[in-house]
Amino acid sequence: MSTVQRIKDIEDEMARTQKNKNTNYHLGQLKAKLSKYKKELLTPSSSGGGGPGVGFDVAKTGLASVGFIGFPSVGKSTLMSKLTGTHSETAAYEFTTLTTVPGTMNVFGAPIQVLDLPGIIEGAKDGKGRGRQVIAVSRTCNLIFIVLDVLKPLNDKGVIERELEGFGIRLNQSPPNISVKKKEKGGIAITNTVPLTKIEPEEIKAVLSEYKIPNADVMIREDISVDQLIDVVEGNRVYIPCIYCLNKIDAISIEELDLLYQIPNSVPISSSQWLNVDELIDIMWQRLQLVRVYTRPKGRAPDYTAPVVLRKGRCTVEHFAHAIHKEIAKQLKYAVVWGKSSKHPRGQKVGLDHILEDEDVLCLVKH
Ligand SMILES: Nc1nc2c(ncn2[C@@H]2O[C@H](COP(=O)(O)OP(=O)(O)OP(=O)(O)O)[C@@H](O)[C@H]2O)c(=O)[nH]1
Ligand SMILES: [K+]
Ligand SMILES: [Mg+2]
Repeated sequence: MSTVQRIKDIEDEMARTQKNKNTNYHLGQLKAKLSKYKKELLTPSSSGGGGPGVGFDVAKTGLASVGFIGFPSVGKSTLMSKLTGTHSETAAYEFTTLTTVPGTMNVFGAPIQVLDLPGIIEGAKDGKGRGRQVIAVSRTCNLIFIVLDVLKPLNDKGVIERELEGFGIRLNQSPPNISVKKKEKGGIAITNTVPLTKIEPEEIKAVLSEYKIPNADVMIREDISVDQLIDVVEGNRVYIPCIYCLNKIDAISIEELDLLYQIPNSVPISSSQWLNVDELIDIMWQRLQLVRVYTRPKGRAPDYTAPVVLRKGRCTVEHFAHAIHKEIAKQLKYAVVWGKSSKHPRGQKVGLDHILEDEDVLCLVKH
């Protein structure tokens, strides 16, 4: 039996099975099996076309990268060309772009790599078109733009999300707050710090048993689903922020535009007419979680022309000092910070472990 057929059989069985106390274990098992077969499908083999799941060869440059995903002719290349000034062929026919076209965009002083990708179609993750390579590249990005054409049905959005999800990409989600510690004996011990409304203990046991984990301490700190548990057990998921770019708004009415605004994480734009692109850039900056810090030499005005750009989670005074020169942290007596992270408007004296925020101004004082 082919893997595709096995997946279909499991899906049929799940649809037939009513969820109740007696079937929880069985359903948990089925979900875990389904996830395993889907993974098999993604592992390159002689089946399915489109080549193995390796990405196009693109050298990563800049501080972060943004990948453009979408169906053909939604306007990915038009947007990328205008944002970066790099030429990427655009045309009215589908599949104009056939490989990854990298460009660099300067966002508030930070070089950001933008990757224009070929259009994908339904079934991409299973090897249709160049889908696998496209999705493999997007797995490595710090941010994904799903570009949608407002003139086309919005169920395209669901199709693309499922393609990415099937490849282990989780959009706009955080890693589930669960830990599964395997042990030698004692069976499955479940501890939860919040009530669980979406998963039963029997389902947890079934999933772990399916993954050959008979003994483990399971610590759950949020109201997770069975799928989230499987994500943790599988362990190869990537969690990437995503912005839905609703393109070609120049071609629709204001009333239609109002409806579109209700899609979470979306930004309506027109890439050809350059409408609302500034808002897109602002939101892009927020979602990249980068932190600009301006240097202020002692006794002088801050230099606002060239910020030191750090990543959230790696943005202490020490990280800042390292970004300038690796010796500086050793010579540092203290620093003075102005801005969001400062307790006082006139500046706060801080040490190496102080966490900086976007647009702070910093003065380093050496011994
Ligand atoms: N009305 C309108 N047309 C647009 C807009 N952006 C792009 N287009 C048109 O849409 C068509 C496709 O644009 P491309 O940029 O080639 O689209 P793509 O998504 O890169 O397409 P593939 O590379 O084939 O996947 C072209 O005819 C563009 O001129 C827009 O904002 N408004
Ligand atoms: K096109
Ligand atoms: Mg293109």
